Amino acid sequence: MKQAARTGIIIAAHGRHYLAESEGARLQCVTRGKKTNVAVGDLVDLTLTSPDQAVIDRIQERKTLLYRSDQYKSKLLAANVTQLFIVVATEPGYTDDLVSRSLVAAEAAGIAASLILNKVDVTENLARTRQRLEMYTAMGYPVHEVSAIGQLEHAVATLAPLLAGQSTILIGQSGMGKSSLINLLVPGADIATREISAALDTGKHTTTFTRLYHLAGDGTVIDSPGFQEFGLYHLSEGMLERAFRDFQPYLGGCKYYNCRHLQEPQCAVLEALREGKIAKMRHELYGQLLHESAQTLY
Ligand SMILES: Nc1nc2c(ncn2[C@@H]2O[C@H](COP(=O)(O)OP(=O)(O)OP(=O)(O)O)[C@@H](O)[C@H]2O)c(=O)[nH]1
Ligand SMILES: [Zn+2]
Repeated sequence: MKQAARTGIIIAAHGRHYLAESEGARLQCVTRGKKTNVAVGDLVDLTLTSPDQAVIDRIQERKTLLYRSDQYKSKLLAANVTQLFIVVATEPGYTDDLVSRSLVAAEAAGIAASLILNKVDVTENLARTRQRLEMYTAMGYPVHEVSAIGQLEHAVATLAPLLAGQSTILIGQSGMGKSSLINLLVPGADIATREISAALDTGKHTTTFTRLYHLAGDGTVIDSPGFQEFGLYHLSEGMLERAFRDFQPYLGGCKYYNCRHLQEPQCAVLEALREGKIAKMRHELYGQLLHESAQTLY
């Protein structure tokens, strides 16, 4: 039998099992060897092994790659996305640590980032949450307010234009309403998810894998499982300081060209911190990330 070569896009990943879309068909895919370096959103060269199965021969060059990492391993979140939406909510509470880590990852990967404040119909914490989010608005990150349950049309009218023509990944802590938003934006997403889940043989764990949906117009949306931690072990010191958007106006203003902005004299970043132009939480996170990257594995 002559094997057919073709290209596809990875629409779901679960462990070493991948699902690709190619020429209108869904194909269960495996990698050659033990490779697990394929991400949702990857464009891949495939060899068909049966009408609905294929082997991934090659990953095409990526425009972007968003990932987390610790000293042991990397976790690829998505390839070729143009923007990141971080979903937060009035309740349950979100942590600035995870939001900021996500923003740093996006900056380092050259991906635009915005925040989506969901559940604005829950008015109890609304004022306080808005106040907390001002930190990000001040850095230039857009914050869009929606309610996936209370104001469906408004939510779609707000988000659909932002998604058009883009490849967007939604991330957020569990319970922020990410799935509710996806279901609003992608009619039939829950059915598609069940089909993908069946194809990947993940049983009932429908929310434990990353998947890509096509939007009605031009554009794709990637939904990823909620997460508790976001390691950025892969970022070097130089990458880290540049990935803090609020540091950028001050970089180059320090006395020492190799300033690490931790305790050096005449450090422009520390000066901005003292003046309240950089939030204490952000500088602490920067120090923590430097510390984490310095952990070497023996
Ligand atoms: N009041 C209110 N509740 C919402 C809204 N959006 C989602 N919820 C509720 O919040 C809970 C969590 O929503 P999900 O969409 O499952 O959240 P998720 O972020 O996908 O959570 P995981 O699946 O755990 O990752 C559900 O009970 C939703 O009904 C909203 O705009 N307002
Ligand atoms: Zn400095």
